[in-house]
Amino acid sequence: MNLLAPLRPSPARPSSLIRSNPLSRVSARDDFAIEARHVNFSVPTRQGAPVSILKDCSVSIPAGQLWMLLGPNGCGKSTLLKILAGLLAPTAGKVYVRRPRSFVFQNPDHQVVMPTVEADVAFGLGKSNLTLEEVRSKVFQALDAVGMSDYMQRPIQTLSGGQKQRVAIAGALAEACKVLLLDELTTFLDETDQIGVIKAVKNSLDKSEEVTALWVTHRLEELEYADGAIYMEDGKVISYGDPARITDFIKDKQAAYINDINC
Ligand SMILES: Nc1ncnc2c1ncn2[C@@H]1O[C@H](COP(=O)(O)OP(=O)(O)OP(=O)(O)O)[C@@H](O)[C@H]1O
Repeated sequence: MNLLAPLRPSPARPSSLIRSNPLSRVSARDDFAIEARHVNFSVPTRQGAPVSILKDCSVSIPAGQLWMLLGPNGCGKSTLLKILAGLLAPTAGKVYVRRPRSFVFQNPDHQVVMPTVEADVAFGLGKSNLTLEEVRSKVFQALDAVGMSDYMQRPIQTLSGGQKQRVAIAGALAEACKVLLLDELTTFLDETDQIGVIKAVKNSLDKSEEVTALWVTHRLEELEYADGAIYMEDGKVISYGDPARITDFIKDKQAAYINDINC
């Protein structure tokens, strides 16, 4: 079995928003919303030799799909996500991500800052030349996509963690975000909020074929919602493609690990 074989991309969709990343250019293909080619990332140390965190990572994620990124603690998932978000520059390699793109943090309190739900989702539209009615309409549509349109006037501090995550996602959608980069959103959520956030992301992708999402998670059961998955270990992409295949791959690894411990 070729574990590195990627999925075939979905049929090409028009992209009006292709722009290159000034940090690291790669020619864009319309059918992929996210591409990383031979990406390396290392950090300098006081001792001299830099520490290598990402090693020759390559992935291609078709537009309009929800992909999940998994791997053990410290394997480099968040670092890769930050590079795709433009928050870090790769040491080597090329990156292409459709714009606008948005990074949603694990802790929504770092991102959801306005007093009410409506004000928070409208926040990013402040610099646009939209009328008040147009802003309200965009805010409503974005909240509707994540199942929160009944919460427009709710004070932020009355929301659960999962509801705040959905407001953060709505903020990105209101700004016509084409790529959502989601960093372990469900780690601190109970099961109801966890499913609510995943369904909100799926629904927002279904409502707009142009939105693509990459979701970092530790929870294998979330793969059932994914169109594709990436498994990393020790800074490397070990396998990517069909979520069922990746699930089996990880389960086999876990079984082998438990077997080793018991021997
Ligand atoms: N600025 C930095 N300086 C030194 N090491 C770093 C730096 N940033 C990340 N690392 C190291 O790089 C490795 C990958 O970190 P990263 O946060 O990307 O992993 P992760 O897979 O997201 O982990 P987790 O699942 O625990 O969130 C870790 O060993 C981390 O300690």
